[in-house]
Amino acid sequence: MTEFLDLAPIRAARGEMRLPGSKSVSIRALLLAALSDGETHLTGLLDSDDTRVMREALKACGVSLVDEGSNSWRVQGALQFPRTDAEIYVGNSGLSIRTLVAVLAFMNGRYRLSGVPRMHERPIGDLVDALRPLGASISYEAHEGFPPLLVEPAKSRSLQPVRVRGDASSQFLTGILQSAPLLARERELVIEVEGELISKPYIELSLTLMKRFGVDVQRSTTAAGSPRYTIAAGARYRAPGSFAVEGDASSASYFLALGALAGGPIRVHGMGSSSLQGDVRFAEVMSAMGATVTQGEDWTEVQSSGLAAGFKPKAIDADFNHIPDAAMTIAVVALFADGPSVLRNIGSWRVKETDRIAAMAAELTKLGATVEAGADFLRIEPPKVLRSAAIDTYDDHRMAMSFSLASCGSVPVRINDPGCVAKTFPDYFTQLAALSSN
Ligand SMILES: O=C(O)C1=C[C@@H](OP(=O)(O)O)[C@@H](O)[C@H](O)C1
Ligand SMILES: C=C(OP(=O)(O)O)C(=O)O
Repeated sequence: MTEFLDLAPIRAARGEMRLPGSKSVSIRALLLAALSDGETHLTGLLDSDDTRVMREALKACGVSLVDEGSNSWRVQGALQFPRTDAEIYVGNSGLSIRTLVAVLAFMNGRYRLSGVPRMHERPIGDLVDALRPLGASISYEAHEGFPPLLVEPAKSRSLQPVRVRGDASSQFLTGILQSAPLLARERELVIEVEGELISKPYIELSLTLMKRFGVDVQRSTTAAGSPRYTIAAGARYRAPGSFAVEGDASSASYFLALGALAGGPIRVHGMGSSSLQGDVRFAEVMSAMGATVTQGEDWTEVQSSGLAAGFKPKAIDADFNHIPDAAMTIAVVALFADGPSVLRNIGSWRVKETDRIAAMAAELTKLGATVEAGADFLRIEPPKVLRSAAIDTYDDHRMAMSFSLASCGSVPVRINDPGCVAKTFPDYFTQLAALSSN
């Protein structure tokens, strides 16, 4: 693997591209199809490290997945996974481990889940704490609250309602919601969120996909005003026949930002006004920063006069809790803004692929920005003069993709370990080069 990639300054960028399938939708759809009554034909699936670990995990549990080529897979569902003893490797896919554990806890088997060293530093205790009162038998193999985990057959399944914290990650609630039909066989299941819930649009996505697979979750609010979800007794997933995965809205953010910085127009296909993912709202941020955004149901386009012709994005100060992944792209666009920008309420960055607040601050500083990093915010003052730098990417795909946009300034940028983009977007740099001119 190449150890670094040198990016020459991008002077202009224009054209159209088709987005890879959404990671969040692909991973959910694979698991829900595996739990459904019947066979699902999934099309447009993302083929990347994160989706591969979910596919391999399901195969290890005996689920039949047939590759039909061109990112289409045929999945034979089973309410009970055929294999009840498996060793599962989850790489660094937070969504995969958190949603698998909640399901495997009730499969009456013995499963071991482990990942890369960073995965063993990413919290999972709030999910385990929510599952244990339901009878789940989950133990920590190394450190309390973190993978690797050993899942053994559940004991009793009675305590209700399920209470789950969602202030470190929304994926814990997604995990419990998706596993709910396994628990609501005889009586309804009630799930309540304790405390604050972050990254809310991902819960909407989970509920929408569950509905597509036949499980309609009723929503209400607790006396304390927290979200409550009720799954009817006997609810079960039913294969929808075929299911098409939409393009990845987080991956789209790099190309929309490219259109804003390098002039465009850049049009991305696969993501538009009908998208289910929360990160579609990144386009609003490009518009607030002064770019021109147009959108159809399935495409989005961004243009501006371009940095080379004097375009300066407007600085922004806003809460980005609803788009934590695409917000990393905004941090790099902020390098070129007409004043300091503040990204607020992004504390979850600290427990993702790397400590993204620390990593972002360190690398923006190398390019000449003045950065203040708080517990849950970043303040970015653009450099007086942008400096060329070698950017470390911390095995974080979004560090590599976001910082590639720094080459829209007039200096070359080196991206160390560019291969880390394989987590969600293996051919990112090829696509970037195809639209850019130096
Ligand atoms: O549910 C999902 O698909 C995701 C939820 C988010 O995580 P948090 O809920 O931990 O913020 C996001 O960062 C991640 O990439 C995907
Ligand atoms: C945080 C991310 O992924 P995950 O939590 O699924 O590992 C991401 O893709 O940016």
